[in-house]
Amino acid sequence: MGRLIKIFDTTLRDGEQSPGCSMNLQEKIQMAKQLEILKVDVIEAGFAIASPGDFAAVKEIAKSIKNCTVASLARTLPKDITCAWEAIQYAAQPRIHTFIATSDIHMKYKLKLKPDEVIESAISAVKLAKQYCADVEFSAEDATRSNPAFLYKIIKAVIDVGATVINIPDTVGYSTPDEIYSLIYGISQNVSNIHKAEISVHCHNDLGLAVANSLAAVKGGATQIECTINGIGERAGNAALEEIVMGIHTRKDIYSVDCNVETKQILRTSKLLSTITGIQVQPNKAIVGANAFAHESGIHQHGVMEERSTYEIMSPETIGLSQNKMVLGKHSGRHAFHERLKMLGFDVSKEELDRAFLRFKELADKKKEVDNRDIEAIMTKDFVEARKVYTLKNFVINSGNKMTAMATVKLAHHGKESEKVATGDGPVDAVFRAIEQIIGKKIILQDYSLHAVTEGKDAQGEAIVKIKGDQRIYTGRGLSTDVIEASIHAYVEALNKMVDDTPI
Ligand SMILES: CC(=O)SCCNC(=O)CCNC(=O)[C@H](O)C(C)(C)COP(=O)(O)OP(=O)(O)OC[C@H]1O[C@@H](n2cnc3c(N)ncnc32)[C@H](O)[C@@H]1OP(=O)(O)O
Ligand SMILES: CC(C)C(=O)C(=O)O
Repeated sequence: MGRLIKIFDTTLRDGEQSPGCSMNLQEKIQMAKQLEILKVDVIEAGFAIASPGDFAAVKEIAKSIKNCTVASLARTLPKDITCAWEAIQYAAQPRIHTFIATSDIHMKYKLKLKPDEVIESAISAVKLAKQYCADVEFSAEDATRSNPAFLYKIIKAVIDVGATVINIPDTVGYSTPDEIYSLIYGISQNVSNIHKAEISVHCHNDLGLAVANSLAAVKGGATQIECTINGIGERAGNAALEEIVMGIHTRKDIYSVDCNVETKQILRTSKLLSTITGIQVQPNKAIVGANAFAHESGIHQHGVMEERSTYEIMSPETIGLSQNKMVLGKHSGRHAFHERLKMLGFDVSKEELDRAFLRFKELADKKKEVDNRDIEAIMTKDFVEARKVYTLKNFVINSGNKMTAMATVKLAHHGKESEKVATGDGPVDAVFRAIEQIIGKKIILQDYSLHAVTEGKDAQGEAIVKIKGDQRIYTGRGLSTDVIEASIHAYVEALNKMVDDTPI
């Protein structure tokens, strides 16, 4: 087991600061309980003085969480610290988290305080917090844009009065991995009493470096990482908990550290947050995105089917996903298609596989994702197909709400092609009439139906046509993402059966 890194989750505080991510009391409690199941070390439940709602949420979470430290944020103002304590005093392991900005730009323009006044304010805040609570975290807001010598000074001062955790925030996501590594390492070497406190990092993602910076800080000596589920947070968000935890887990060879998080709860926690906030993660989001364990390309699918580690660096089960996903689409190959057929119970010969694969590729060219229902439809159609006496060459439709529908259809028949134009009561009627003219015979349409095989704009339509022959009814089935094309295929198939006299 390597050095233990504590995971400080701030989904309910900094995460909630993202526009659109506000949660009500019940939702916060539900989320906090899930974070406890996930086994984070610290839950920052809110900023108690921010509002009566925030105060109530911090208080209720403090009361209901038993196995994690529960923290409330507080400015260095006495009223904030007292309020934070009033909310978290019920926690099994309470922590007051106080902060003040240390960069020249924040001190001058925002706080309008001299550096010495900032140090004084920080010392008084930690002293007051210590009167309430043994565990006091101090954050030097905008630390990565602060003068390191000033940082060393304020850190030493707050540890002297009892701060137990020193947090180094990259408040505006400005740092880079090399830089934050040096900053943390510098603190560990230049603050004489640093051994009395833990070093923490809190990285924002403005340059997309929050996770990389957090991991670099661990290399530099940090033992606590502040992060949020799905990386939610101010502006571009905070470091994503799931990426940090799986980074540590997957690259033990580099980081040689461990954390207490129950990785199998990662996906459930991510989904709960999305459900509560209504904000879904993008499909290509690392670890928890819908595509994070999905493979569409034939070469990858084949590799994964032979040996998962060819294209997967983590197993889906580790994050609580039952299995990876083989998406069948236009980039998929025969191996994955055959595997899916077997899974669906189709035992096919080489020829049948070749034929079905051809049809699958035709469909995949038109449709983004071919799912099991599409395949069932392809296979059902494939095995009941009649001899192709007539085949569709092409068709054109001219239709609208203020005109009579007109169709031009061209069919091939015994090596010859014939084309007819017909009008009808709608485009389907017009194509059926054109076909009737081509074969030169009156066809009695017994039934016609159309339904979508799958959902979405690019769903396949399945048309079923029943026509009446002299003795029997002949059924044809047509599939296409174009419903008129599906209808023609169904009609022509029924015709072929009639000509072939293959009853269904
Ligand atoms: C980097 C971070 O994420 S910090 C946390 C940010 N989160 C939030 O701000 C969310 C919750 N915030 C709030 O609800 C409100 O801002 C409150 C309740 C905290 C304060 O509200 P208001 O009293 O109306 O002040 P307002 O937000 O407009 O301005 C902030 C004040 O705090 C001061 N301040 C800012 N940081 C600190 C600090 N760490 N310590 C002491 N004072 C601070 C500012 O100088 C300003 O003071 P002023 O009112 O004397 O000019
Ligand atoms: C208050 C601190 C920890 C913070 O959220 C930040 O600097 O981003």
